[in-house]
Amino acid sequence: MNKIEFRGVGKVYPLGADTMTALSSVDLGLADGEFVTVVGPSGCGKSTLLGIAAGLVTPTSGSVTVDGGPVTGPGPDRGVIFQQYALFPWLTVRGNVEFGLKIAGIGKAERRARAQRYIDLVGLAEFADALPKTLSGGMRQRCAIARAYAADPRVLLMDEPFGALDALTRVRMQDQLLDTWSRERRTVLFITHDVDEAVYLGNRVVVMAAGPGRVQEVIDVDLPYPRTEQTRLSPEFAALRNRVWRAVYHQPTQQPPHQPAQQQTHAKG
Ligand SMILES: Nc1ncnc2c1ncn2[C@@H]1O[C@H](COP(=O)(O)OP(=O)(O)OP(=O)(O)O)[C@@H](O)[C@H]1O
Repeated sequence: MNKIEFRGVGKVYPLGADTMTALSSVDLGLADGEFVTVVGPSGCGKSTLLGIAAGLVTPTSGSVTVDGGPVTGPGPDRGVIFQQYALFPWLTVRGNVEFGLKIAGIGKAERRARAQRYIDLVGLAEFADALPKTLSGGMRQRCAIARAYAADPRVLLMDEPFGALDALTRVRMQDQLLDTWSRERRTVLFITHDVDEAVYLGNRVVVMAAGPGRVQEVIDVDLPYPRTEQTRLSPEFAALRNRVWRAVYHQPTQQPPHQPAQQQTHAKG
């Protein structure tokens, strides 16, 4: 049985007097421990898909199950990480990481130990008593990730988590995420705009198309883990990146931003 299963999932939003089909009949299964990335043009329904798995958005058709049980709302089995860090500004790093555990009724000693483990894991030990406003964007996002991990969900749903970071921090965060994933093997659904990021992280890349939002193609990424800088520089990586790029931008309703118009003229001639 798949860990997460989308079956015929559709979402229609009301739009004034009209409607907008954000997702149409998505079928997708994630096996336990998989790292699946999702790319696609803006507005193809990526966030809607993740929101449905998180239980934050109700589908208008079809269903999503986790471990065979229908998703009817948010739950502790699924950790959600968004691009905005959403930390409590008045709590320290430790306070933020412990917060959910406290709400869940976990005793102080265990709470402290669990929080410390994940603060260490994301490399924030020296900053455990710091307030978010004193941290860089990358550190705040690592704090948000530690908080999600500490709650110990078997599923991580990540929506552009590194989208606001500078390039170098982003690469570091990707490596750290893969390192943790390879040790703990949670099931990850990871949304990104970045084709390189999608290929580097995922064992499969789901390419979505817009109008209406749907799964266009699912591409296996048969690059071995652990992935390193060598992976990024390898011809196999380049080939996969090109394949995903073509799948994203050669969609019928999309054109790559740089595609010269005369290419079509040449084709005709
Ligand atoms: N609450 C809403 N009400 C109406 N329309 C919505 C709502 N949320 C999303 N949409 C529309 O549904 C479509 C899919 O949105 P969604 O945010 O899921 O796409 P996306 O692929 O994540 O986009 P992006 O990459 O730009 O974040 C878009 O056209 C969007 O305008």
